Amino acid sequence: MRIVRIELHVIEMALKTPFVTSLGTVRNRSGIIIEATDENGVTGYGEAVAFSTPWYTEETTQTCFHLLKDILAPLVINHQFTRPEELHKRMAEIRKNPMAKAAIDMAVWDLYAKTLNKPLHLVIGGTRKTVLAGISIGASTVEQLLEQTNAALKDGYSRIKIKIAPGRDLDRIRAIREAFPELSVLADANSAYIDHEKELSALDDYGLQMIEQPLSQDDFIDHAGLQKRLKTPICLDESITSFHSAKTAVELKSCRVINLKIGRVGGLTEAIKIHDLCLEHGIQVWCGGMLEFGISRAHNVALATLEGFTIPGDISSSERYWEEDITLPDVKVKDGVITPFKGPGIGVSLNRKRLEQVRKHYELLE
Ligand SMILES: O=C(O)CCC(=O)C1=CC=C[C@@H](O)[C@@H]1C(=O)O
Ligand SMILES: [Mg+2]
Repeated sequence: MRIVRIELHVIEMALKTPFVTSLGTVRNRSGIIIEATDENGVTGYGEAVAFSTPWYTEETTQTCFHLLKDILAPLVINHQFTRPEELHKRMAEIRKNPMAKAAIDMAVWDLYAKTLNKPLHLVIGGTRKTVLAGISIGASTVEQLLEQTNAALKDGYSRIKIKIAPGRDLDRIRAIREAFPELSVLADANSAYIDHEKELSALDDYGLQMIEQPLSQDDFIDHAGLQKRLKTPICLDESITSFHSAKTAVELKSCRVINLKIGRVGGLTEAIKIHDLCLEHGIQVWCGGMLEFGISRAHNVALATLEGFTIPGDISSSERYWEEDITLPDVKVKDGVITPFKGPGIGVSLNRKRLEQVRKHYELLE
C-alpha cells in the first residue's frame, strides 16, 4: 500500500480550565491533525501533540508543521509499504523530532488497521476490555486542587496526578492526604527539583504512588541515585524519548515506572516496543496525556489496551478539556474506565464542522 495524499489541519482551541504546571500555564492548545489517504481512498488520522512553545520538550506546533510539510510527508508519500513499521523506519533517517514523526506514524497505523477492517487496539495486540482512567489536575491553589479532586472522584476516577514544585509540594500533598487518605496519588514535578533534590526526601512518607520526572529532562544517572534513596517509585516522562532511552533507564535502574506518550517517543511503533521492554523487565507503564485532541486521545486508548498497562494513566474524558472536541464520538470515562472504540482503526471520525470552526491553516500535500 502507499499514501498518495497527506492533509494537515493546524487547529487551536481554548482549554475549559487553564492547566497549571511547574513550567507554566496552558490556556490555549494548538495542534496539527493529519489525514493520510492511500491509493484506495482509505484515510488514517494522526495528531502532532507539541505545544505552541517549547516549554515541555523542544518541539512546537510550528516545528512539527515544518517537519511534516517539508521533510516527512515528501519522504512517505508514494513510498510502498506493507506494515506501518516500514514507514517508521524510513522516517528514522530524519533526526529527533519525535512528535512530528508520531503524527504520521499514528495516521499510518490507523490507516493500516482500517485496511484490515479491524479496531487498532486488536491489530496491535491489545487484550484489555477496558482502559483504566486517571486524571491529571493542574490547579494553581490548594483549594482548587481539592475542589477538582472532589469532582474527579464523583466522575469515577480512581487515581489523580498533581503538579508539584519546590515550595508548592508538601502543602498540596498534605491537603490531599488529609482529605483523601486512601486515594491513589502521584506527583509530577516536570524537572522542578534539579537544584532541590534534598527536598524530595520530605515527600517520601506520604505513600505517593510515584514521583514523576523530578530531575533533569535528559537525565538517567541522577534519577538512578535518587531512586536508591527514595522508597517512592520514580516515574520518568520527559527522559524517555525513544526505545533506546527506555533501555538506558531500565539498565541504569533510573525508574520503576514509565509514563508512555506516543508523541514524545516518536509514534505508536516505538511506544509498543517500549511497552514490551517494560513488560519484560517488570517496569510499570501507564499512558500519559498531552492535553490533546480526540485523535491522539483515541490512539492513547488503543495503546492502553496492551497487557502491561496495569495502572491508570492520564487518559480522561474529552469534555474535561474542550467545549466540543474534533472527533465523533469523543473519549468518555464511565465509572473510572474507558471502553475501546469498536470501529475499524482508532474507531472515531473527524467532526468536520468543528474542525472548520477551530482550524487556523490547511495544507494539502500530494
Ligand atoms: O493530558 C492530560 O490530562 C495530562 C497532561 C499532563 O499532565 C502533562 C502534559 C504535558 C506536560 C505536563 O504538564 C504533564 C506531564 O508532564 O505529564
Ligand atoms: Mg509528566
